[in-house]
Amino acid sequence: MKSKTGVLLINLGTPDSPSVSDVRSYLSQFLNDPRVIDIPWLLRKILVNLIIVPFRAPKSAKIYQKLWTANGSPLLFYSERVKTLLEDSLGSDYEVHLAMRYKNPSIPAVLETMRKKHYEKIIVLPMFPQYASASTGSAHDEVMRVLRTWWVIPEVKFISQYYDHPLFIEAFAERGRKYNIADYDHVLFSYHGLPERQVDKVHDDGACARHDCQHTVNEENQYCYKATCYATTRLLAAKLNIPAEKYTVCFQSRLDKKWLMPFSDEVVRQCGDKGMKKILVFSPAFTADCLETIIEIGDEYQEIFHEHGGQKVQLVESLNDSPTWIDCLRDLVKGPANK
Ligand SMILES: C=CC1=C(C)c2cc3[nH]c(cc4nc(cc5[nH]c(cc1n2)c(C)c5CCC(=O)O)C(CCC(=O)O)=C4C)c(C)c3C=C
Ligand SMILES: [Fe+2]
Ligand SMILES: [Fe+2]
Repeated sequence: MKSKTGVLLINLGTPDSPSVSDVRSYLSQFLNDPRVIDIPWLLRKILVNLIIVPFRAPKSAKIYQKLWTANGSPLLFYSERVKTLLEDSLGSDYEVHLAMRYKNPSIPAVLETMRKKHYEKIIVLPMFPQYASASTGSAHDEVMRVLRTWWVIPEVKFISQYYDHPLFIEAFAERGRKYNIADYDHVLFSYHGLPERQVDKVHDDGACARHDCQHTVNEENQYCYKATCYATTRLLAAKLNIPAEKYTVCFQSRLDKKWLMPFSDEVVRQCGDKGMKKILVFSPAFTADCLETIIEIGDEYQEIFHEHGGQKVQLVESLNDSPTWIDCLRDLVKGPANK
């Protein structure tokens, strides 16, 4: 008997609507995750529920209102498109489901639908190219929490990262080729930030700084987010012939000062202060455009650059529903090309 394989695509999640109450509920679920705010339980409850969420929710809701389109949140819209396109591309032996780590469609609800399908095998595929405990780790953790309650546990494959997959790199390079890179004074590769202690914890000696993560990926640091962000950048820069002196790797969306450096907003400021007029920004930790790309890079960094004498911050569109991105996901599910 030939049974189907169920593929579970997982993205980060987005509020149900841009209202303050829905944004509050989203932030509360997100920031109470011990893999996201990795501090002792009581401290996290106080910090998140009494300080961060009450202050942040009204401000974030205003930003989400700017982001929202007739199709809703871009992150959810593009993730749903990818689900449909990947299912078409995989053919009849596979069924693809989409869940969000926070809010909806939730991982428990989607897994319950999948349980009733009696798949022989489930492939869990988070839409994060570089592993971080706060993104991929958390998605896997939540899937395992639910699967633990099942009586029948089928074969399960967890895909943890693909920061160097040739089709992932090619899909981003294609996005970059829409722009004449020679027209830009500088190129930024701006990744979502992380607290330094979260990358420290990947290393056996608890200190990312003692390793050469900026330049090499090896067995010891292969799940260090900083190392894989730099590795993605090197591959993309090589593909697009961007010399080392023309680009900077930086980290955005920090919540405090002890996050990975350099900070993207400060690099944008420095580019303006140096007299640069046009900068091109890739954001290869995100596979779908979202608040962090459209608003933070497209609007907020544009404003900072302008205030510092610059003219244009050009965001390179994320992978969204790119055919090469779909080929990459198909390859991750099926194994190397045409298997
Ligand atoms: C690469 C993937 C992501 C990692 C790693 C990640 C870590 C991380 N994020 C926060 C705090 C926030 N992130 C927010 C939005 C957001 N984050 C990601 C991805 C990763 N986050 C995405 C795709 C988005 C956008 C979602 C959307 O709806 O478009 C937000 C909410 C927005 C805001 O209020 O600014 C917060 C907060 C932390 C603390 C963290 C790791 C410790
Ligand atoms: Fe985030
Ligand atoms: Fe590291």
